[in-house]
Amino acid sequence: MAEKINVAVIGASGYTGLELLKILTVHPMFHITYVGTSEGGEDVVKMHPSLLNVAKGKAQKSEASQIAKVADLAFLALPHQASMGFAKVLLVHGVKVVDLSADYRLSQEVYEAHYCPHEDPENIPKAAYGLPELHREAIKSAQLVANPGCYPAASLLALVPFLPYMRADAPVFIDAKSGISGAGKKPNPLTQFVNINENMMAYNPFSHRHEPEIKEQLFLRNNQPKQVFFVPQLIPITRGMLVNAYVQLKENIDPVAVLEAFYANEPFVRVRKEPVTLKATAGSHFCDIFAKEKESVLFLSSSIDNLLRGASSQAVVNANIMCGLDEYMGIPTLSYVP
Ligand SMILES: NC(=O)C1=CN([C@@H]2O[C@H](COP(=O)(O)OP(=O)(O)OC[C@H]3O[C@@H](n4cnc5c(N)ncnc54)[C@H](OP(=O)(O)O)[C@@H]3O)[C@@H](O)[C@H]2O)C=CC1
Ligand SMILES: CC(=O)N[C@@H](CCC(=O)OP(=O)(O)O)C(=O)O
Repeated sequence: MAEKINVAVIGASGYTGLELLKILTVHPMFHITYVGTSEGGEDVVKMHPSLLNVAKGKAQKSEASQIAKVADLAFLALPHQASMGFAKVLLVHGVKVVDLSADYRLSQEVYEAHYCPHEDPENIPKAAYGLPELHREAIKSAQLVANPGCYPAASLLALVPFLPYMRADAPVFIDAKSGISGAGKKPNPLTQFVNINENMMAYNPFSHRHEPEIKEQLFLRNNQPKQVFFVPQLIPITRGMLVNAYVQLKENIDPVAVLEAFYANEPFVRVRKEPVTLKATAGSHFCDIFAKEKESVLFLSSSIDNLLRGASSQAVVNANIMCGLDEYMGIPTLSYVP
């Protein structure tokens, strides 16, 4: 049997960190050798009581040089800006990196316009954008993969197949809804129970940092600028993401046939004949897409689990590809239904 590949999970105390621990603990070929948090010293089970009798050991204070001694690949489940400090050092030591933050997803110019000054611009052009259905070949040979944002993952998988049919002068409107785990474990006024229970609201309309990520990826696909108007909303569920997009087409098309042809060899994109639901994908790596056309207007509806296809299972798929393993080894397929 082939030797296992040693991996590190940095930011293991967070929501996507927990999902990584869950997937990697039962993964046939990855072996967790380093669990990193900000301060270190926490018992993994104390940090995540759901892992009792499943995982053990203590977290360590995350230090790139120490990680490089024990891991061939590191998952960075860290806030943006924190990730780049780790990635920069790990790459010098020859460690493969899958970064779940936004630090390497965008060009330096767009990143700095929407986030903060970049401390590792040299590595930005070396990063592959981690959506294998669109960038598989680049991921295979990359040492650094920028995992997509959750909203962009769901949006791009629905929109990209239709780029050749879109009216060049018409904008794309994206209306997206996310479960509260999308905001990470740190409480904020928007995500407090009394605010979000039996409630929902838009936030950062037309100014969310995922709008430029979607725009840039659409542009890279066909070299044509596309106007994108993106409105995210918070809904009172723990996990799940529903993205509805409205697109003007050049002509009448059969959108289901377009999707079926585009994703014919992609087992983790399911083309649905009925509008998609959150529950059918929550707990799994699937992205479900529904499409309907009327009078050259296209309605797209896409559903993913924000913590899995939107973050951690996507990160493990990328790691599988980077390590030459079967792309879908150890990836969750069963949703939490009912
Ligand atoms: N939640 C989601 O649905 C998605 C998240 N992402 C991205 O994934 C990343 C992680 O998100 P998420 O898990 O939700 O966030 P959380 O806030 O839940 O977790 C982030 C973790 O990072 C740790 N951390 C922060 N700074 C450092 C540091 N300098 N060294 C080591 N650990 C550190 C914190 O640990 P400690 O407690 O030790 O301080 C915290 O537990 C973010 O970049 C996020 O944008 C991407 C797609 C979807
Ligand atoms: C519900 C919620 O708050 N969602 C987050 C996006 C999810 C995420 O973590 O995206 P990045 O990987 O780009 O940081 C937000 O709107 O900022």
